[in-house]
Formats: sequence, C-alpha cells, structure tokens
Amino acid sequence: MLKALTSTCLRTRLQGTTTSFSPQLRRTTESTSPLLRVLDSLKGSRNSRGPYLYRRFFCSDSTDGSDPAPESGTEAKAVESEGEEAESKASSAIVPAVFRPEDCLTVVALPLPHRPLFPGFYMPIYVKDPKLLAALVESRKRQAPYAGAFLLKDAPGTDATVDTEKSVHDLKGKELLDRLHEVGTLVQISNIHGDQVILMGHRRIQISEMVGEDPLTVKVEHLKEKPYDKDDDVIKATSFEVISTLRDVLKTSSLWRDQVQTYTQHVGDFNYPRLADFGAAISGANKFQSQEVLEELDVPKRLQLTLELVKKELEISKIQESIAKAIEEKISGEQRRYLLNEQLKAIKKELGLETDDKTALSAKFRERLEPKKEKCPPHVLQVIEEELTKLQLLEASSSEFNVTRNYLDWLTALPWGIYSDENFDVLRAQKILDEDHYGLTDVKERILEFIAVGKLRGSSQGKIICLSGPPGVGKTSIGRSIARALNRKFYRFSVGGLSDVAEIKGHRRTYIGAMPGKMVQCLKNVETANPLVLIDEIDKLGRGHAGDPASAMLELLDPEQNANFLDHYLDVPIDLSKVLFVCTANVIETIPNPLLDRMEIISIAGYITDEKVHIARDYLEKNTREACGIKPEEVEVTDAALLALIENYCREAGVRNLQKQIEKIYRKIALQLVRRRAQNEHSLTEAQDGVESLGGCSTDKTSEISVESESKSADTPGNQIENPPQAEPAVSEETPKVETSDVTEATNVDKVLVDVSNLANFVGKPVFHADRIYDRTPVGVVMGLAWTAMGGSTLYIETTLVEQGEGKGKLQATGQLGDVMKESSQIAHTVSRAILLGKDPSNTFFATSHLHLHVPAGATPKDGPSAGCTMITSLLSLAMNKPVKKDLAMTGEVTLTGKILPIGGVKEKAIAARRSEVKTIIFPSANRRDFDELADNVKEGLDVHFVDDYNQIFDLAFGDEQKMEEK
Ligand SMILES: Nc1ncnc2c1ncn2[C@@H]1O[C@H](COP(=O)(O)OP(=O)(O)OP(=O)(O)O)[C@@H](O)[C@H]1O
Repeated sequence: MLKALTSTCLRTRLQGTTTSFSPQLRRTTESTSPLLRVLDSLKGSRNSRGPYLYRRFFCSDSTDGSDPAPESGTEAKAVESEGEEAESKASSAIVPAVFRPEDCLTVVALPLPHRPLFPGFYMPIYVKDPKLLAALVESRKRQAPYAGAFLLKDAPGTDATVDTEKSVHDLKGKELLDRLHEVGTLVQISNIHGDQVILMGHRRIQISEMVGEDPLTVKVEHLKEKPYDKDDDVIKATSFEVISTLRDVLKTSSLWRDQVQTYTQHVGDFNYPRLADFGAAISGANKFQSQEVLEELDVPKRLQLTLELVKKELEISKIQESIAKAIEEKISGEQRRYLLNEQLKAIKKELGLETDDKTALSAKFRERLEPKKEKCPPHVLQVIEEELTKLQLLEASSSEFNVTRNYLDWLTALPWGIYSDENFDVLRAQKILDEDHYGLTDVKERILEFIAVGKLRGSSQGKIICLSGPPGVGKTSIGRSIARALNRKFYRFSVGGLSDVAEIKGHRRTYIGAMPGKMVQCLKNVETANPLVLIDEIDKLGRGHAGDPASAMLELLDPEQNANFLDHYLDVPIDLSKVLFVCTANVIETIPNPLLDRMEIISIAGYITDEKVHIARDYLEKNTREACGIKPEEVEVTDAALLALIENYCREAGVRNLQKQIEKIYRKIALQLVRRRAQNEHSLTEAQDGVESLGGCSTDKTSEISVESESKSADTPGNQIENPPQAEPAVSEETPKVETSDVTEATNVDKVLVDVSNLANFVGKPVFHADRIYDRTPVGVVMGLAWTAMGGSTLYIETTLVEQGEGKGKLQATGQLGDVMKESSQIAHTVSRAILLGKDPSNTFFATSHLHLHVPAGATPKDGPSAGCTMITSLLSLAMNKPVKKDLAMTGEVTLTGKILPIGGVKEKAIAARRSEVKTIIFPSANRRDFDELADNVKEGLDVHFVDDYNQIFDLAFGDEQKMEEK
C-alpha cells in the first residue's frame, strides 16, 4: 500500500521525480486498484506474492531487529515477521544463500538529485552513467541487489532552485563523494528498465570511506535510531498529532485521497520512526527538510520535525482548496450565465420572438420608414432599399456592416415629407409675440407680414431673417417666440467660431466616426421638415483652414440652392426650402457679403430706460418671481427702485444684465422670506412649549400683540429687510398662550419691499457710474456720441494746452484711438485752425500751441470718423476759451472743407443721448431720415439739429443760448 501511495504521491507532488516514471508505472497508477497494479509491475506476478507483499514492503526494514523499541503486541510485528518469512521463502526459491541488507557494507553510491529516499519507499531514478548502470545490473544479478542512495548537495555557488541533474553525470570519484550527503539510504534495486531503475529504501546508512571511484563505491555504516521510551506521553501525543494532521490533509487534499484512504486504516500499524518517515516522505517538504528528517536518529525529534512538515502541508492544502474553490465558482458562474443565455436565445428563436440580428435590424428600419414611405422622395427610397439589401449580405462583425447600419439609421430617422401644420392666424401670432416680448415692433411686424403672405399663398416659404443688435436685446428669445407663433419646431445652433465645414455639411462616410452635419442632426431632432432654425452668432463664423464655412452656410441658407442641399454623410439631396432660418448677429459688418445679400436684416438697437422698465416689470420680474417660487403679494419692487436699478446698474443696450440683477434681488427676497418663516415657526413652537408649561392664560393680550406685529410689518416694511421682525420672541415671552392662527396671519402679511433706499442691500453699490463725467462741460470739452457692438454711448472729447510758443503749434492725441480716429483728429486740427482764422484772423492760438486731445476712457479702444465734428468743437472751445452749450452732444464726420457726412447707429446714439440726459443733439443732415423713422418714445424730449456744414455746428455750440432757443 505504501508503495502505491508513495509512487503516486511522488509522481504528482515532486517535480523531478514525476518525469521519471516509466510508461509501465504510469499505467499501473491509472488502474482502479493502484496498489496491486504497482506491486505487480514492480515485483512481478501479483499472484505469486499474495496479499503479504504490501505489508512486507512498507515494513520490510522494520524487521531487522535493530529497532530499539519494536512495537510489541501490535499487529505490525506479526505482519512484519510474516513478511520476512515470505521474503526468505521467495528468495530461497531462487538462490540458497540469503543476502541480508545489514550484511551489505560496501555499496555503489547513487546520487539522488531531488529528494532523499526514505526507508520503506520506492523511487524510480534514471541512471545515465553507463558504468554505474552496468554495476547496478551486475549487483542485481549477484543476488545482492543493494546500493546506497544519497542526496546530492547543491554545487557550491549555484542557485538551489536550478536543476542540478545534468551536471551530476559528469561527477566522478572524490568529486562526487564531496557532493553527496553522508547520510543516505540503503536501497534495494527492485527493477531495471533500460536506464530507469526502481529503488526501494531499506535503512539509513552513512558513508565512512570511498573504496572505488568509477562507479563511486563506498563503505557504509548502518545507522540505528537512538533508544526511546515508546510509552512516553510526549512522543505518543506527537505521533497522534502527526496522524490526525495527516488525516486532515487527506480530507482537504484530493490529490492523495484515493491512495491514502487505505493507508488510514493501517496507520496505526506504524511504529514511531516509521510514522515520522512516512509523514516526511509524503509531505511536500523540500530536499533539505527531508534530508534533515532522514539524518535525525532521535525518534521524538524526528517526529517533531515531521509534525512541522505535515502541519505546513495542511496549511498549503487549505490554501489550495480555497484557490480551487474560488476559481471553480468563477468558472461555473460564467458557464452558467453563458448556458442560460444560449438557452434563452434558443427559446426566443423557437417562439419566434427573436430573429437573428440582421433580420431584426432590417425589420426595425422598415418599420421606421413605413409611416413616411408615401411622402419619402423616390431617390431616397431607392438608396434605403439598396442599403438594406447590402446589410443582409454583410458579415455582422465587419466594420462595413456598422457603417451601413449607422447610415440606414440616419436615413430612416429623417422626417421625409413630414411638416408641422403651420398656423397662419395673424392675430394669434401677434398675441404670442406680444406675450413674450415687449416692443420689438419691427421684428414683430416682419413676422406678421411673413405669416400674412403664407396665408394668402396657402404655403409658407423658407426665408432668412437676420436679427442684428447688441447682446441681450432678445434676438435669441424672439426666435423662439416666432417658432411658437408659427407653430414650427424650434432648433438652435451656434456657429460662433465654427471653422470646420464638416460641422455644416457632415463628414464623408468613409471616415471613422463620420457624422452628418448640423442641419441633418436638426431634422432628426425636430422630426419635421419645416422647423425654424436659429443660427446664432453668424457674424462670428470662423475662417476654415480646410474649406470655407461661409460658403457652406451659403449653400445651406440660399433658397435657390437649399431645395437640394447635399450633406456629405447622407449623400442624398434634402429639401430645406421649407425651413425658416433666423440668424442673429451683433454686428453685420463681419457677415460675409454673399450671405448678407441673401438675408433680411432687422436691427434691434437696444432699449431706452422706459422700455427697460416695461420689460423688467412685465416680463423679467414676472418670470423670475415664478422661477423663485415667490407669490406676487409677498414682494413689492417700487417703480423708483426699478428705475434706479436700470439707471445706475444696467445702462447697457440689452436687458440681460437687468435680468441678472432682478434675479439677484429675488433670490435675496426668497432667503428673507424663508428665514422669516423659520423664525416664526421657531417662536411658535417655543410659545407653545411655554403654554404647555404655564397653563391657560388670557387670550386677549395675544391678539393685541399679534395686531401690533401686523401693523408693525405693514407700517415699516422696508426696515424688515435689514432687521427681521423681533415681535415674535416678545410674544412668546409676554404671552403664555399663543394661537397658531394669529402667528400664521402675521406671517402672511409679511411683504418684502424693495425701494431706492434699500436697493443697495440687494444688488450692492452701483457698479456703473454715469456716462456724464461733467455736469457742465468746461472749456475744451465736448460730448460726442458713439456706437459700439454693445449699443450706443456718449463719450467726451477733451483738449488742453500743453505749452505755447512760436512754432510750437501741434496736436497730440491719446485714448487708444484707431488709425481712422487719429486721422480724424488731424483733420479736426486743420479745419478748426481754418475756421478760427476765418472767424478771428488775429488769433494765432493753433499756430503757437502744443495741444493734447484725449478721449476717455483710455482703456477702451475707439475708432471711426464720426467724432470729427466733436473734435473740432473741442479744439475751438479751447482756442476761444469758451465752453459749449449745456447738455449738447454731437456726431458727424467732417471733411477738410468742413462738410458734415452721415454716420451710422442713429437710434443707438439717440438712446445713449437720452440715457445721459442730453437735451440737444446735432446729427448730419443725411441722417434726418433715420431719425424720423425712430419711435416717438425714443425721440421724445430731444432737441435735434441736422447740419451740412461745420459753421452750423459752430453757431449751435457757441452761439448765444437765448438766440439758439429762439431759433
Ligand atoms: N423685448 C423684450 N421683452 C421681454 N424680454 C426680453 C426682451 N428683450 C430681451 N428679453 C429677455 O432678455 C434675455 C436675453 O435675451 P437673448 O438671450 O435673446 O439676447 P440676445 O440678443 O440673443 O443676446 P446675444 O447676442 O448675447 O445672444 C432673455 O431672457 C429675453 O427673454
């Protein structure tokens, strides 16, 4: 049994030995009865030896009588004697003389590279050295089939983990002797197959001297275990522990289970030294630990060493078990999921619930196309059919399949021939437009005209409207309202900074990750072919390095071309002629000309204070109040506060900043209200606690105080913002009983009032200081009017004298002026000199004065010729030492001969002048028409003069004020 166990264990556990098994041996271990098979293969006929053999083998050495404390009275002894007898008989049947192992004093030394061989165990080895092999064959024939097996030491300086087997064959004589451990095992050469020799360990021996070199032959001494007390409790306990640990190992280690099952029945038969050897031999200990056990002649110590080894083995097998378990769980989980998935697929297929991927995809696309098939253009239908056929032919895992699938996805998702029902009701449209925006009459009028034409024609046409104006005047939001008024879907995209043509026209399908352009994305998104598309920031369209986005936009917007717009990705023409395009821009100068040509420009100049008040009251405040969850009765923003907010905080042309400030106010109000409510609730609970602890008391006092608190909040509502009501704590202190309804009522009448006095508490100190630096302009300073992308504004032109002297007449200009404005200042210098000469020939001011002209604010770049007349006036004012008329502002380009040329941005400039409380404005005559077209509320209160020649301005600016008024 032990033989079977050993050989199998060695085969599986020890790397070196594993490879050394002969095919014959391998076959035997595969048998269902490994023990008998192994015995058979090693010792000849199983029948001839009978059942004794296995006992005899693992106890063969224990019968030598050398054991100092043979196990008396145990089955082992009886069996051992039996075994000995059987051996003697068997041997005597072949040769008369019996050669006993203990007589063997000179042996051939066999080097064992991997592990020592323990007495009672088998080990197959390969003998490559022909001389050694011949000697072994010879000794086997001589009926003294014994040799000495000694573990090989590692070559000095080599890595212990490296296999030393190859170099062993080269070692001879003394050299080999030095490399062998002195203590080894007397082995019986049990079988020889070619170069494979099966050894069976008998007893411990120690080399005493070398007697032959090749093959190495040595004289040996036979070692005996030291005497020990077999009844000693410690040795007993240790042996029991070894046995129980071995059993535990066997429980967990499936490797040994089969083989050692038999062993467990016989383990009790072992004596202590044998048990120690057995444990050490089957453990996975390395060669040095095994050799240590082999060399140990003190039995208790040997048992102790073995116990350590088997304990370690137990730990290893536990780890091994947990690893195996974890891996098994993982694998079985995955396999289970895979199997279930496969089953599910098969079931679905069987029930007809699922077809294969391709068929399902095709069906999905066809289903999507079905409702629009009638209206879909034939050329598109043809392409879709072709692509569907192609899809069926392609391999589902190929990249081409994915490209085709995505393409079909886009093609079938587009709203071919689907239009939303347009509403041509002009009155309804007007109502919607007025609902969303105050003013903007031009825009609204234009939209209503568009609807009227649509109504008469019975169908609307695609148009391009371009709304231009400063930021925050409602360009984008009016676009949204137009869509609502027309009952069209709304889609917005910004082209600011767009430089890639592919963004508009799409990528070709050949590129990885190709996408259609914005317009196709829009159509897919809105699901109708007649949406309103708002193209934001068209004036900021980028310049492409590959292709020109402006040209692509042209193709997209031009009503002549866009009926057959070709997207690179889609590659089939799309009809965009029903799309209404609305573009927005801050300035129209930067819009490419061909594009501008096709647009209908509607400028929104910005709002005057009056308009802003309306917008704030009726739109912004209302929306913000709702967004903040505040009820109208909870807040009051006075007209004065609103006006102050607009005048001091939000003076720009648009209302975006105004909206932000209003939001800021309402957020603060919301906090006030919530905080106050929390305080009320808190004091209410405190009061109720007080009631409970003090018992009933007069309710009259309570209502008195509640009324007081009410009247307090009604009288001085403004103060409540800074000082939250203090009445409630007093209530709880003074009145033991408070009725909830009273307190709630007191909360309900709370109203936050925003007035001029407390406006700064909500929006901080005014950040925007008045455009007016001077209340009345001094000598050399004149107010001009400017136009920027942000709207109109007033600006001052200041001139001072630097120094005077003969020939010093020159002009220096500062204030970040552009080239045009610099030139304009030079012209102004020349013209004013000429005018002064005409008016007062004796005045040599310009010829002798070094002048400095400055335009604040110095940090803002300025350019343009429209400040020409203002500059001349400023220079003349200084030259004549005469200030200009009060509250006067002017604008106009001047020629060298003093003619006044028209300027742009009349509305913006008029608005800016009103904002700065200017009373008199001078405009070029050529701009009279522009001014006349302005709404009355813009013109209101302005004294406007239109001039052709500078002399007229001279009179207006420096003339007698009274005379002018008469004029
Ligand atoms: N006339 C108006 N009536 C009511 N609300 C307005 C009016 N004009 C602008 N608003 C509001 O002002 C806000 C800013 O408007 P919007 O975003 O449309 O400005 P914009 O002109 O498109 O600015 P930008 O050029 O920066 O894109 C919006 O909330 C809009 O509702």
